Amino acid sequence: MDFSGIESRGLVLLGCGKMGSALLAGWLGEGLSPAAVHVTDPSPSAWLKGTGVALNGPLPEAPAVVLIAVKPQMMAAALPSLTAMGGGKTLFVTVAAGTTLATYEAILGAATPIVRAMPNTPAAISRGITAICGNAVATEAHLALAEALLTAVGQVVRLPGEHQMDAVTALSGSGPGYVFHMIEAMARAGEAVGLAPDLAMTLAKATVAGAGALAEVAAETPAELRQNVTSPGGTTAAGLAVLMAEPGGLTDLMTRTVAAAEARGKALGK
Ligand SMILES: NC(=O)C1=CN([C@@H]2O[C@H](COP(=O)(O)OP(=O)(O)OC[C@H]3O[C@@H](n4cnc5c(N)ncnc54)[C@H](O)[C@@H]3O)[C@@H](O)[C@H]2O)C=CC1
Ligand SMILES: O=C(O)[C@@H]1CCC=N1
Repeated sequence: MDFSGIESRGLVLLGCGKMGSALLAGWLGEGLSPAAVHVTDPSPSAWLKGTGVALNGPLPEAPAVVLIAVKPQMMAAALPSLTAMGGGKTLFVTVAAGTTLATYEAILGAATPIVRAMPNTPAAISRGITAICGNAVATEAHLALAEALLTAVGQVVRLPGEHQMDAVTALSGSGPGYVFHMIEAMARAGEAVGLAPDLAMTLAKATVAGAGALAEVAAETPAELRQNVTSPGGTTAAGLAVLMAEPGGLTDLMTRTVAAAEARGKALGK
């Protein structure tokens, strides 16, 4: 990415925990000068202190971009410090779950371009996927800038509207948590049939990682890949008869899981 526009005006990062750090690591890895980055975070990590960014100091008056990566519950306390940067010169990009574009507009002004983004933690190894949408004054150039910044940590997709953001959050934003729990569950199930804990975890992790990588590159659909594993009358068929039972199988459970996460996103937005 060409960071020259950002380097001349600066980038402000509000909150640099797990998600802010993943994004910052991606940009620095792509060549963004740490001197152009101004981070505000009351509890900076040792990693952040070692990056050479400007930390908890004065902020530029009109940076090119403000990236907001604080928890939604901290937004009301954190956002008013940036009100003076609202109005149009600075693009605001936020990764916070739930918090609506209208909430930001109420604090920053409706003339402020704001892009809501929902990344996920595989961003830490540049394998994330982020969905974005903009407010009414966000132009194609604003969306393209946000997309370029977020592409540093993986794929980016554009949403037809903000109404889909809680659903996306529930699927891909929270999704890594579901997959990590699946690894835990598979490892425990392996232990239950007699494997040592370390071996069960090694097998579970490699199986989920390998199957995910295969699903991403294969020409076949996930359903076809599943059928390829399943010999008639064999072991996979016996296992899938339990996992795919309806009702009560994984599809039912995942539907309820994603619905609960979506409902929580909507509640956070109120
Ligand atoms: N962790 C995840 O998987 C994802 C998180 N998100 C969103 O990213 C945002 C951040 O989440 P995480 O990075 O996981 O949380 P985190 O707790 O790791 O990071 C939040 C950071 O904000 C800092 N902070 C607290 N009050 C502040 C203030 N007043 N001003 C500036 N910084 C302040 C904290 O010290 C902390 O470093 C949340 O809004 C979350 O919804 C979005 C997608 C995925
Ligand atoms: O759990 C959360 O609220 C955040 C948003 C998506 C992933 N983590």
